[in-house]
Amino acid sequence: MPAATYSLDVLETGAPQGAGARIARPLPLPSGKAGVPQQSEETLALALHGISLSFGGVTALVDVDLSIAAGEIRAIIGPNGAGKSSLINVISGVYRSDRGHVSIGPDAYRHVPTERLASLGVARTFQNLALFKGLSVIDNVIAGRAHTVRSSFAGQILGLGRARREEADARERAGRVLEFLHLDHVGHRLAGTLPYGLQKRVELARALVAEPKILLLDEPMAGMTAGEKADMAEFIRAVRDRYQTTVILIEHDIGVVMQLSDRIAVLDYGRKIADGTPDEIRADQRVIEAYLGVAAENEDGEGI
Ligand SMILES: Nc1ncnc2c1ncn2[C@@H]1O[C@H](COP(=O)(O)OP(=O)(O)OP(=O)(O)O)[C@@H](O)[C@H]1O
Repeated sequence: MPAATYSLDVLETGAPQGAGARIARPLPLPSGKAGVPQQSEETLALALHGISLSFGGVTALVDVDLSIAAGEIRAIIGPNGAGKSSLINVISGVYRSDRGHVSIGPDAYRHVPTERLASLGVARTFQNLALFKGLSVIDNVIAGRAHTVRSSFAGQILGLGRARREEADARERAGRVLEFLHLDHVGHRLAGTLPYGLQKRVELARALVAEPKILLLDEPMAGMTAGEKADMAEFIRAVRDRYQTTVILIEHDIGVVMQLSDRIAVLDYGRKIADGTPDEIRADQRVIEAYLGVAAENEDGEGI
């Protein structure tokens, strides 16, 4: 059977694996340097330029370029070990690439300053749940406002004026986000007592309360039931529609990705092999080969 008759809609890759953590020092470039292309840069929320990354002898990313328009839902897909998590970790400054740079809005970075990520308008969720399980849902979400706190530590302990106002403001915003994501009825539950699907949604709430321009979602539907995935997809779309947030997500469930994304970039062995609309990706021979590991055949049955 020719490889082109396979459908990507039905494919799912295996379980994710952790990416480890190699924290590097920040090295921001001044805006407009490093040969950043100037054309149409204003309309881009984020761009990667020639990103390469390796770990010792292991190549994770090779010369990856990526342009993501403001307000778009962009999925990054690829087989296990293709480099998806590495890419998100370069975007969020957890990893420093060996080559290339990242543009966030008009500013270019050799290494994205991860400690300033929230103030750059970027929020992320993680492959594995990273909630404070012993805290209430609302307190977990309030933690997503930490970067906005200006009051002193002593002020917070003593509940002084500014600290009190900041706390009330964060609580109100968290309450609005919980309502938006249909989580208000569990706001006072301990996060660790919620079903897994709801905990993933609380993570989304915590990212969203930071009011990011760019939301990085690392496998937001991992481990969910089909119903929970459908709900999460609806919420992600609603976030984009309501807040005009640019969403970049890694997801293994290709069916969900095809439904949800405006565009999809495909990685294989660290290289970007395709980048297009769901229909373009569905019909792309290289993508089909990457997922199925089969050699394409021409009409004569010869390898191409
Ligand atoms: N911290 C690390 N140390 C060493 N090698 C790493 C590290 N992180 C990633 N790699 C390697 O880089 C390559 C890309 O891994 P990465 O986790 O980015 O792929 P992925 O597409 O996210 O995979 P998966 O779908 O399985 O999560 C793999 O060969 C992986 O083993």
